[in-house]
Amino acid sequence: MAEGIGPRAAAVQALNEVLGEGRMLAQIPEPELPPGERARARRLTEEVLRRIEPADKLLDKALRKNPPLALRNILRLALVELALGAAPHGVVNAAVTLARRDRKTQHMAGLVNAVLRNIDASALTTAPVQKLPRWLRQPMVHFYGREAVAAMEEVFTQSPPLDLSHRDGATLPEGEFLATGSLRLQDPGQVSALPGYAEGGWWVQDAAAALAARLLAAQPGEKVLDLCAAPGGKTLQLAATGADVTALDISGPRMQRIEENLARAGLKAGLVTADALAWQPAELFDAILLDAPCSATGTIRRHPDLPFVKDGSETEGLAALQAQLLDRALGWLKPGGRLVFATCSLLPEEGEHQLKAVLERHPALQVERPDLPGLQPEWITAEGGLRLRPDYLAAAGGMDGFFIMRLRRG
Ligand SMILES: C[S@@+](CC[C@H](N)C(=O)[O-])C[C@H]1O[C@@H](n2cnc3c(N)ncnc32)[C@H](O)[C@@H]1O
Repeated sequence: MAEGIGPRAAAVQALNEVLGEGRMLAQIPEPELPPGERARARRLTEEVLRRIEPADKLLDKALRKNPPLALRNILRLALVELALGAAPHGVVNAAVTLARRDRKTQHMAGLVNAVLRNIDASALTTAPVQKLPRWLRQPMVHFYGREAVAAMEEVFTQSPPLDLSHRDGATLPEGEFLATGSLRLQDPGQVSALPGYAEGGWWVQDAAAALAARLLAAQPGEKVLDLCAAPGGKTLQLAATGADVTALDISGPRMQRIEENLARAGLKAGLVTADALAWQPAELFDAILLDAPCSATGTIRRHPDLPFVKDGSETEGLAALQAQLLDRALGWLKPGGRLVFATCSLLPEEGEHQLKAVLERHPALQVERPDLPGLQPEWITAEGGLRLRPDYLAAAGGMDGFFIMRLRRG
């Protein structure tokens, strides 16, 4: 077998499923490869997804006819690997082998060889960056402006750093602390091999995602609800404060992951598997964190498959669900209690518009301006919400897109 063929074959298979069948990478079963090769397959798949548009422009100049998707994906992978500096001989051999292995592409193995030997892969490194698809780009340009969207697209071409949240006194890997409190590792390697992993004193959580629980500022002994909690990154943060935390999610399998994550970190929370639209608490809460289901458009740095799989058709339904969840949760707060609402979305329907609408529905509510260490003034909106964008802290690798707001019941 040609060297390194396993991860490359798995990457092409994943690209075929994402781009041909509209499946998210998270829904595709893991390839049967050793962990290191599986990670390499994932990295290769993501690197290609970040450059499909410029790669196709180059390939189309070298091709006379539009090849079948499986062959195009073999060529895309090889071109991206060449542009990233892999050894040309190995890349071309692997691409030819992959073409020969598939009945649909075997008659085009010669074409693969010819195209890859003649193409100038370095042109990919200087080509204009990939644009977001129209369904997402258009509303974003309308809301943020062209320049801001271009800055976000630039960040989406880079593989993101790894951010950690941690308990006090935990053993931590080497990294750089961001002003907001997260520990950032630029080139982490295998997460489970990092110092302190087995002790469970830290967990992977994007720097922007970490701000929602910080803004809730749960206090020891307070009754706190983590609503829409799974897989539990924010539950761990809340439980680490010493608050009495109840974590609720509709998904049984995802609740299982909270249980495992709590056990690994040595933390405790009450766990409820239920539909928040039907559930009723026995008592009111001092504070609630609602991390609502959303389009996840803020997470494209880590999920470059999302723009190709989604089409925006879910946004309206998700925004309506977010408003319903918000209204129910507000009814579960003690008088004077506080609620933090968060979505990992770049669409205003799931953020700024929710803030405006909830104040119209509940005139007695107060918005509390975010006041955490490390927040920059331009991240806070005129209405008092926190708008986090992928191009913020761009030089250090950016952050996920989030909208977060803190409300207080009158
Ligand atoms: C953005 S994710 C939460 C991420 C989580 N807070 C964390 O930090 O790890 C949204 C969650 O909402 C849950 N969800 C969706 N609809 C729900 C409902 N009606 N009731 C309860 N949970 C729901 C999903 O299962 C999903 O786990």
